[in-house]
Amino acid sequence: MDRKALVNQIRSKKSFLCIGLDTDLNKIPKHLLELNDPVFEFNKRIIDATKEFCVSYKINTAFYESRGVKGWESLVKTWKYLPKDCFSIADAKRGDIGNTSEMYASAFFNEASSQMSFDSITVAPYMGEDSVKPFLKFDGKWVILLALTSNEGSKDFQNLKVGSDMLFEKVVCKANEWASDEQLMFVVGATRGEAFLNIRKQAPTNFLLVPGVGAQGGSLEDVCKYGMIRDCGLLVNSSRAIIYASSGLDFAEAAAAEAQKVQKQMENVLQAIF
Ligand SMILES: O=c1ccn([C@@H]2O[C@H](COP(=O)(O)O)[C@@H](O)[C@H]2O)c(=O)[nH]1
Repeated sequence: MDRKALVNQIRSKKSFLCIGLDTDLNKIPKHLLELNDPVFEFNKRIIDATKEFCVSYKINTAFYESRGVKGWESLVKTWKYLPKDCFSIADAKRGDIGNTSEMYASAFFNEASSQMSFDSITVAPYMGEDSVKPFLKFDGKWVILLALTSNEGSKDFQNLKVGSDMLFEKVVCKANEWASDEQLMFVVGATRGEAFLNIRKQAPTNFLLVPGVGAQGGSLEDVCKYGMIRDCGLLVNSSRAIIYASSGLDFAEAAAAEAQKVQKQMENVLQAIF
């Protein structure tokens, strides 16, 4: 999906919500466990119930990879089930020497070889240009580079001063030399509200994928205040707060209600730009 199509989706759905399918067998409603592929059945019902309120789904591959072959099957089935008008994110956090990154890119972008072709993948930047470039060779696909993450440990390296900048600012600035804002996004945690001003200095036009609202307590208001640009430029992710809104028979309805609540807040903010 290109930037224009993504922005059109945001405009027409009045939402920049990305729902995270961090689907954990230990957390899904017990009655689903009797089914053949409980993870896929859960995802299917969550997607059906929430798709009108969001523009993107993010599949955190760790939750699938941890279950071996069965998990990979649930992953492929879920990718195939994603609505085609929603921007798909493989939250795989990859990156390695060039020829290995080529294989990772093929795993998530090349449908002929892996049966999946996500719109985007999250990539860790610290092995540098040759570890990121193989993902950028796929036309129309996006790299979402980790910049300033939402966890406590982000301070350990990302906030270190390098000359007059912080390391994450250097990462953003350098990466913007490798690709345009039609192919490159950055992850910035919602828990880092004040840092959006700095990020926007280095990445004035890039879309940002923002995890950390909901279960991690980040402020959607601050994210919008400091991070929103003319065509929105934000995909705000929430996973657990939406998909585990209820563990009962009403889990899909509860997820829809939660997603709609966030969408309504987003609709209010979007009035300022659309
Ligand atoms: O800095 C980061 C990068 C990625 N994530 C991922 O986003 C979701 C957040 O889930 P919640 O349940 O809404 O907290 C999850 O998949 C993380 O791995 C992040 O949180 N922070």
